[in-house]
Parts: sequence; structure tokens; C-alpha cells
Amino acid sequence: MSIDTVHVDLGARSYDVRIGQGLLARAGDEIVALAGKRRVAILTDETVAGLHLPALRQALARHGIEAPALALPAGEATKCWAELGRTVEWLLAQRIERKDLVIALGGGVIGDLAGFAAAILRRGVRFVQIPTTLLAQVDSSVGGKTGINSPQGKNLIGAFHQPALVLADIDVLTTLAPRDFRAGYGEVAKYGLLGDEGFFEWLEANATALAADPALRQRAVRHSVAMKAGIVQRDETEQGERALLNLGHTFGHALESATGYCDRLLHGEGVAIGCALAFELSAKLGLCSQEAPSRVAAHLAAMGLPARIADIPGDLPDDEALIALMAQDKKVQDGKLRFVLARGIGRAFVTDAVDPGLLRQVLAQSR
Ligand SMILES: NC(=O)c1ccc[n+]([C@@H]2O[C@H](COP(=O)([O-])OP(=O)(O)OC[C@H]3O[C@@H](n4cnc5c(N)ncnc54)[C@H](O)[C@@H]3O)[C@@H](O)[C@H]2O)c1
Ligand SMILES: O=C(O)C(=O)C[C@@H](O)[C@H](O)[C@H](O)COP(=O)(O)O
Ligand SMILES: [Zn+2]
Repeated sequence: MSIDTVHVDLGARSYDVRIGQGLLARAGDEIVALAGKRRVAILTDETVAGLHLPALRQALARHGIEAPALALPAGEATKCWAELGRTVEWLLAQRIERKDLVIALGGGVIGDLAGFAAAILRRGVRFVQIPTTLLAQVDSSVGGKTGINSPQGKNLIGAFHQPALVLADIDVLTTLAPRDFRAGYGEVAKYGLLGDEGFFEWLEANATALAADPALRQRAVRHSVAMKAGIVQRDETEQGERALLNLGHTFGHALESATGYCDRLLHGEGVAIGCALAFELSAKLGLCSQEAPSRVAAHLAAMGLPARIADIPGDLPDDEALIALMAQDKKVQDGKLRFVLARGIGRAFVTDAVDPGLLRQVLAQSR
């Protein structure tokens, strides 16, 4: 299979996203073509370091590049001040200069943290994303949102800092735990739900085969990245259209904060529940027929994803506490919650016209 390239056109901050098989082994060629034989520092997590770091190091060594690596603990809790501070100090100790490269080898947690570290190191160092989860390949490695979490909310501390290159090797997804693959699929489904009913229909027919079939996987990653690139090109810093990529996240982020960023609820699982709730709320508001949320819930169930708050194990704060957490959402304007809702599958839009009573009904019915 050939390599696909999606170009993200952002003027001086433009870059390519390469998608295909065998890209990790070719990473040295790509890095040298991008930056010459610059110094490189790799940020990864302890799980990915054991699985894929040796292949990346070998690919760089073929060009005479010896790259030091820092392996952070795996998991969402790593997106915090303490790990960010440790990472930045380590990069300084490696004498990484402005024209050198930071490589993020890992899932969305490593990509978000490494990108933020690169954004603030010496006021901005270039970085390359080598995403190793489905979620990171279809979503977090593209678009330049970087950051960490606060106990008060998800991604509340961060910066826009675009990568200089993204290498999405779809072969590395074969080592992913099934639960992490499914969670990443939550963001794939999101693209169909927010803006492309035809893609959602294709997913309904093909998604259960993605994990085992590289050709289907490459097609799903390429289509998702192309959709995201189009939106980011038109609205890099989320002044308008980009908020559509937040479908499901007002609910999902509040649920992630409520569960304390642990493995009770993965980000992609929160997005899946959030998409189901956004469609339920849309139907309650008369924006779409009840058929739409039923179809969303049926597809999420077919993919083994949660669709209800009741699917989250353990205790959760009550609905008022969840609504209070939503108030920290970055889409809030003048103190008013704004939701991504839908007039049907693939027809999302942003609104602040949500009756608080109906919001409470939707939350209560999901328990
Ligand atoms: N910046 C953005 O635009 C954006 C978009 C979507 C999500 N995100 C963020 O991404 C994060 C979630 O990312 P994620 O789902 O990739 O989580 P993650 O980075 O925690 O990775 C999930 C798990 O998979 C393991 N792993 C990674 N690659 C592997 C591989 N190839 N084989 C085996 N195991 C592997 C990791 O060690 C981890 O345990 C959240 O913090 C979310 O907020 C950011
Ligand atoms: O790239 C975007 O824009 C997104 O909203 C993609 C989301 O999937 C992602 O989770 C993002 O990090 C959420 O952004 P936030 O601004 O709500 O933190
Ligand atoms: Zn997301």
C-alpha cells in the first residue's frame, strides 16, 4: 500500500501528515529531509518505549542521529504540571536548541504534553508527532492543540503550537490494547457525526474490520485527518468552525474531570458518551428526529463503546456537579455554556440555546 499525504495549509506553519505502513522505519529519512542532521530528543511513555522506541532509534541511527529519550508514565495522569516541569527541565539539560527537534512518540497524552513542552521551551522549538494510537493518528497529532489538564478541567492549560511533520504509521496500531483501539474509534465516529453522513454510513458497514484490516484502517485515518485538516485550515485557533471538532466533549471532558483522569474513563470513551448525549439533547430540543440518537447509540454499542453515563464504573458526582464542571469548558462565552448539537447525522452546529431543564433530563436519563 502506498503512503498518503495530507497537507495542512497554514502559511508559514504548514506541514504534511504522512499516513501508511512502514513509516516508523522511514522516520530517519523524513526527519533529515525536514531538518537536516539536527539534534533530536524523543518524548514517549513507558509502554510505547518498550514497543516502538527501538525502531525509531534505529531509523535515526542510520543517519548518524543519536537521540536521547525520556519515557514518562503511561496514562492521562501524566498530562499535569509536575510531568510538564520534569520534561522541560530534561529537554533543557539535553541542550535542545530552537532549531532542534522534539519528537513525540506516543498517544494523545504524549503528543499534547510534548507539544506544550516544545511550545514553551526557549519560547518555541519545532516538534514532530509520531502518533502511536488510533486516537492520536486521527485527531490529536494534527491541528496544534497542546496542553495539560487541571483538577478544574481538561486541557485548561496549553497553547496552539503546530507540529512540523506528522508520521502516522498504521502498523504500530497492531500492538494497541483492544480497549485503547475502541476508545480511539470514538473520535473516528465523531467525524462522521459532525460533518459527513456518508463517512458515518461507511463506518457503520466497515468499522468492526478496522483493527484487523490495514487498508480499511489507512482509509479511515486518511479520511479523518483530511476532515480535521480542512477545518483547522479554515479556523486554526477555534474562533468558529473548529468548535465542531468538540462534538461530545462538553459532556466528555466533564465526565473525565469527574473521574479524576484515570482509567475508569478514557478520553475516547468520554467522547463516545458525549456524542450520544449531544444527539439525545438535539432530539429533545426538536433539532433532529429520535432516529438519530438511536442510530448513534446502536453504532457505539456495535463497536463496544459506552454510550451512557451509567456505563462508567464506580461512583460519580451528581448532575449539578457535572454541570458545574461543564462551566469550565473553553467554549463558554459570557458565562454561558455552548454545545455542539446536530440537526441530523453529519449536521453539527454550535449553540448556546439550550434549555437547562432539558439538559438535566438528558443527564438524568443517561444514569
Ligand atoms: N490535541 C488534540 O487535538 C487532541 C485530540 C484528541 C484527544 N486529545 C488528548 O489525547 C489524550 C488521549 O490520547 P490516547 O487515547 O492516545 O491516550 P494515551 O496517550 O494515554 O494512550 C493510550 C494508551 O495506549 C498506550 N499506547 C500508545 N501507543 C501504543 C501502541 N502502539 N501499542 C500499545 N500501547 C500503546 C499508551 O501507553 C497508553 O497506555 C487525551 O488527553 C485527550 O485530551 C488531544
Ligand atoms: O482539535 C480540536 O479542535 C478538537 O477539539 C479535538 C478534540 O478531539 C480534542 O479532544 C481537543 O483536545 C479538545 O479541545 P479542547 O479545546 O476542548 O480542550
Ligand atoms: Zn477529543
